[in-house]
Amino acid sequence: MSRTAIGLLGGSFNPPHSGHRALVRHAMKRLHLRGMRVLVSPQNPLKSAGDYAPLEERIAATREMMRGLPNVRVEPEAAEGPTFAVDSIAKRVLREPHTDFIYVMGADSFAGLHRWRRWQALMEMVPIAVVSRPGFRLEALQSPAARAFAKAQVPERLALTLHRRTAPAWCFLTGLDREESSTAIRAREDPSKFGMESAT
Ligand SMILES: Nc1ncnc2c1ncn2[C@@H]1O[C@H](COP(=O)(O)OP(=O)(O)OP(=O)(O)O)[C@@H](O)[C@H]1O
Ligand SMILES: O=C(O)c1ccc[n+]([C@@H]2O[C@H](COP(=O)([O-])O)[C@@H](O)[C@H]2O)c1
Repeated sequence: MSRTAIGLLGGSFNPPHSGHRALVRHAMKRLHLRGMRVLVSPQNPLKSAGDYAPLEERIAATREMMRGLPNVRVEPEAAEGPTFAVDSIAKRVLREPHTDFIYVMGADSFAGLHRWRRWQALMEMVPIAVVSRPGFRLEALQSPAARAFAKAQVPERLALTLHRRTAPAWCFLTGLDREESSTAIRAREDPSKFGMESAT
């Protein structure tokens, strides 16, 4: 079977972890993607700027984390932040009108999608693959975005048809069960920032 679309995965990658690598591999396999662009955001508009490592450092670390994965490209989502997905995805879709794209995100991101700028327009722009993450299945499947676009949900058994659907179309992909998170890594690296200092 021929390969389908190019996946777009946005993120802070602050820092990247093996859960991100597993997410890319899972989405590529389940959607039969011919490539993945990993878009490193200078700044998530909903997160505090204070906690961020420099963009170039995060890009280099994300490239290292994705090393050896064929057809995976890591690039800045934009030169500077904050990045709004509706803009950064539109830019890529307009630049390559003949490419099928699928926007990929973890279940936690989909659960909060209704807080993103013009999120309905984003859902109407490209098909979206939502990938399972421990603790976020119900939150994602009962989220405002899931409810608003209930009719656009594609059953998981038809995931391979997602790329040729007209948006809005989204599909929940099960089977990834990775606990890693950047927050947990930052907390281990610098517990003082997270109120976890020992009293002694
Ligand atoms: N363990 C994981 N399982 C599934 N999806 C994940 C996982 N970790 C990150 N993602 C997804 O990857 C994308 C980028 O995630 P991000 O860089 O914010 O990592 P994070 O671990 O969620 O970071 P933080 O803890 O700082 O919020 C998001 O769509 C997120 O949902
Ligand atoms: O468009 C928005 O309003 C918006 C709000 C929060 C996050 N995002 C996107 O989500 C990605 C960063 O999310 P995160 O969870 O990895 O920090 C990045 O690619 C942003 O474009 C986008």
